[in-house]
Amino acid sequence: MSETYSYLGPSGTFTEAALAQVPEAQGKEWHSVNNVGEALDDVVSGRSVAAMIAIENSIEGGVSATQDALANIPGLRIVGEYLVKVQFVLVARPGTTLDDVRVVNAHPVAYAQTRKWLDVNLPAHGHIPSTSNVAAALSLFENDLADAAVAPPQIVQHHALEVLAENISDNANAVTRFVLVSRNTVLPPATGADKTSIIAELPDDRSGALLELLEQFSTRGVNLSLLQSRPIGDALGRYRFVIDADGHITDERVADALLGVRRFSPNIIFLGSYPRADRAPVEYVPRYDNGVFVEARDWLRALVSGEPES
Ligand SMILES: O=C(O)C(=O)Cc1ccccc1
Repeated sequence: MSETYSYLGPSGTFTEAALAQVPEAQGKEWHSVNNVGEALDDVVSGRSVAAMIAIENSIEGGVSATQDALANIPGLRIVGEYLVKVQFVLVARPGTTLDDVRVVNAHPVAYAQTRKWLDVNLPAHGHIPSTSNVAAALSLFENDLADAAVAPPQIVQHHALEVLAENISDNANAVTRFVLVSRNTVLPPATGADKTSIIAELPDDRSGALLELLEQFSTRGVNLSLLQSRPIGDALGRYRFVIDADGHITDERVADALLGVRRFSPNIIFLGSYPRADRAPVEYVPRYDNGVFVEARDWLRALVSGEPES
């Protein structure tokens, strides 16, 4: 079977740029899909070995469709993390001027990131959402519902569109974080610069439950880089928490923190341990070193087995 990788297309999206960073995906078949659900379906059904999906934007925050899909579809694992700088231009069919623009087609996350520019420069515009940044631009050839589209700058190299305005992002440093998701698989080995992602629910009707969840990490010296609540969906006021912790599940302090969460949470999903995109080594204080946990465990085992205390 040839290895296929799924990504949000069509060709030219930021998601494709993220997949281009994956060495093992080069020279393999890439399957363009219309949304995160389709991408993950490909992985679950075995059609693809992995899918690249956007999980967080530095301006818009977590991509809720992705976080909810990862919480609801069992057996998925994040195996890698990739960052892509995102910039946008406003494009239109040739001959259009900014004054002609009444309706703008844009992916919702792209729209949220260009909202200030659009409100200042096109105060009366309407918005049609698209499935991706490239789909927004291509819609201009398919129908005349929109007069312009928010798209990646490279779009004009491949399609006969005109740029009406450049650099329309509200924040020039916007970055999107993508993850490569695969089926339950062998863990990527620890590199010293890893991240562990979980989703955990809190026990009901317990004051301080969120604090207790966070304590599992703080008392083992594990730093968190993401904590986001998402509604579970079965009743108002019930949330699950998406957590990224510094370190790998084979690091003793991370393993111990996960055991703590497992004992306490009615539902914990392990999403994976994988190398950080920035390859920055995880920092922690020496009292949480692997050896400290191992020594304490050996001490306990010795006590239980009746060996003399060392
Ligand atoms: O990958 C793309 O180009 C997308 O359409 C998804 C997206 C939207 C906004 C910022 C980054 C990725």
